[in-house]
Amino acid sequence: MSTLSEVYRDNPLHPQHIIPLDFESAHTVPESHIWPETNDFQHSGWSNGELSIPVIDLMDPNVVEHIGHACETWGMFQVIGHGVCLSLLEEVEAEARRLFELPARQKMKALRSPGGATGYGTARITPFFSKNMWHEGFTIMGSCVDHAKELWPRNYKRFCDTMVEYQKKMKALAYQLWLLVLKSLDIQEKDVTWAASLQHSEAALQLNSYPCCPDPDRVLGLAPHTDTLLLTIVHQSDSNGLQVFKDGVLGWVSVSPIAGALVVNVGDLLHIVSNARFLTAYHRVVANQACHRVSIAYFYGPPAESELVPILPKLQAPCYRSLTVKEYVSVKAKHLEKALSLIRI
Ligand SMILES: O=C(O)CCC(=O)C(=O)O
Ligand SMILES: [Fe+2]
Repeated sequence: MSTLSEVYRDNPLHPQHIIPLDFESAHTVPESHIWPETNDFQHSGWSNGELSIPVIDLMDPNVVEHIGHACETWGMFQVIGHGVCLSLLEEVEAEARRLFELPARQKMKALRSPGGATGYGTARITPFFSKNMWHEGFTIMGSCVDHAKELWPRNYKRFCDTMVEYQKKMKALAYQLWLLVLKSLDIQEKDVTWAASLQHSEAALQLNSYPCCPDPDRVLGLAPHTDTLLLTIVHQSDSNGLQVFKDGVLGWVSVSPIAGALVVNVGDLLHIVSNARFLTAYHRVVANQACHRVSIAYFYGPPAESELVPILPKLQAPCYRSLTVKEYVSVKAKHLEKALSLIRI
């Protein structure tokens, strides 16, 4: 069983925190989805050029330095030259849309159970906020056949085959990125005790849907958060929405879609392993009036029992205590953004 499914089973959610709004019938925004402090949502200061996250070509001879610098300064970058073909990105997005365009009563057949990790439902961070998000999701870990059969009893194969193929490509790309990250930290793969088991750990694929919103200035697609595992790879559809927080004068910065590029986030576990040298990307998604935005996020990390130890350059003291992946995921499931400060030395 994977890290995430074990922890979610031990931290069940209330059913009211799992069922998304029926967006198709929502012609106005209900009170439950109006966020009080909303006026900055659409006005992220910057979106282009130097004032956005770096775009890194994996074929660039200086790729290691570029990745190291991006992880230190933004905790997020976009990759091109990654070898995942555009047609697969288009197919996975089309299948995600096919799912989210089903009527609400059909999607409800694959609803995530209270202690479950997979299926249709709200974002897992929902219980930490008093307002709901303008979002619905579908989580896959391992095979998605059972849930897909609930959605399309006779026509589930295309969806499943696409998700399997996409996860295979993401796993290979995540491993390639992980090796580049290690190089940029000047760490040998053999010095990471759980490095070999990365190949066997089960990742999660999260399909996200942000329907068109009649009043986008007053809602949030996804509330601010950091991702928990090592690295996240995101394919986003061709509409703005994702923003990353940059300390200092910039504040929230848009991550504009680039056709064929994939967004990579540093997650909490990589921040810990790098002894806080790499930033964990604090990000959110804002809503949109004109477009139905879809994204596909692949979360990559070591198996549950792996012991996380900050890897230290000479004379540096560890910023975080050592703990297992499972322990950290469980602290995060209970405390969300306070989790890192709770394990800080
Ligand atoms: O929709 C996006 O671009 C980001 C999704 C995300 O942050 C997540 O699934 O954790
Ligand atoms: Fe995220």
